[in-house]
Amino acid sequence: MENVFDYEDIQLIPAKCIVSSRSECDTTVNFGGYTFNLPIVPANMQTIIDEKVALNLAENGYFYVMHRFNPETRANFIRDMHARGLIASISVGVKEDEYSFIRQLAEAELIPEFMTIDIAHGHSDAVINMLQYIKHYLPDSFVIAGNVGTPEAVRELENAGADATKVGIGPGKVCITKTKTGFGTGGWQLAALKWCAKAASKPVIADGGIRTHGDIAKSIRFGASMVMIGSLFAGHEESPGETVEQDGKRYKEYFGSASEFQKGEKKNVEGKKMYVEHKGSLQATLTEMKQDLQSAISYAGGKELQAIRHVDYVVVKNSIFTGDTI
Ligand SMILES: NC(=O)C1=CN([C@@H]2O[C@H](COP(=O)(O)OP(=O)(O)OC[C@H]3O[C@@H](n4cnc5c(N)ncnc54)[C@H](OP(=O)(O)O)[C@@H]3O)[C@@H](O)[C@H]2O)C=CC1
Ligand SMILES: Nc1nc2c(ncn2[C@@H]2O[C@H](COP(=O)(O)O)[C@@H](O)[C@H]2O)c(=O)[nH]1
Repeated sequence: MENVFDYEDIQLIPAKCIVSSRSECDTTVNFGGYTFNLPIVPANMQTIIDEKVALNLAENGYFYVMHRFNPETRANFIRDMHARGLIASISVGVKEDEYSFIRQLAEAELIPEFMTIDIAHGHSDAVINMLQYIKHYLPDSFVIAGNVGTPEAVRELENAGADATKVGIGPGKVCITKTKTGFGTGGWQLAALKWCAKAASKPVIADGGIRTHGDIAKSIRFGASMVMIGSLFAGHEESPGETVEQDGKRYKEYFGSASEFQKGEKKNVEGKKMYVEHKGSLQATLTEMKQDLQSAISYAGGKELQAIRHVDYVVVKNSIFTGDTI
């Protein structure tokens, strides 16, 4: 593949401003038949989201994807969200038990509005079979399938019924797939997104590798409809990860879904654990993300998110952080 680059290698080029205040810029996005405040979704990981965070996000108009690591709680989670008049958005895997879970949901007429098939290597018959099964039993659920890193995978999953695909194999902050296996989109995630989005006929979610708020705008530029983020959401008061204190400073744990901590065993480990600085409330970060995205829209010369899609860009290989600290 030619022209390989990642987030830090790209700068977007400003176009003439058409608003008199950044507050005029609209960051909302239509996704899966719903309108959300931001094109951003916290990662479906155990140290990023739990029922409380999901409820908070849904009540306040943000998209969310609940993780799948307490499988037995999912049916009640859907019931509870629906009882509150909120959307239910859950994750599933591809193992045998998941098939009976899907059947049970259909029998109980518990239809989640969104379902994410969440496995490491999404370009597989395992995902295609699960997709087709969900589409047969729960045809009204919007199904996100992943993760993938190639246009072929995007096309194949879309053809199998995916309503959206999730792109990103190995760019995550707690990911060790790239070093353990030699594979993935780590180091060129933005170029992989561009490549995949070009092939897509349905929405694409950029997943992993977001280190700054500007990376969200860059993801939109290169074709993402939604951006999944882990590490930037890990350090909040509400984050489910454990809080630890060292030298008077507070930190929160953040671990990979394929880490030993998640799996409870050292088998096919492709994730690690780290601690991130405590950074206050989730709402404060969402508000700052919104303001930064409004600013990005104004630099793009528009009033809506879509304006970012059309801006020019330059490749400034690995140089934009020279002298900067994030
Ligand atoms: N986005 C990313 O870069 C990555 C994300 N993850 C996250 O980690 C979690 C666990 O992922 P995962 O291990 O897939 O889920 P599971 O442990 O639920 O495994 C899903 C199924 O797929 C099989 N499987 C997993 N990886 C492969 C592979 N490379 N080739 C063939 N079969 C495979 C597993 O079998 P078996 O275990 O016997 O092989 C199992 O049957 C997920 O939440 C996932 O999103 C993990 C790695 C990379
Ligand atoms: N290779 C692995 N990737 C993982 C693991 N757990 C989660 N993930 C992926 O990372 C993103 C979040 O990335 P970030 O850069 O925003 O922190 C998440 O959505 C998953 O796709 C893992 O154990 N191994």
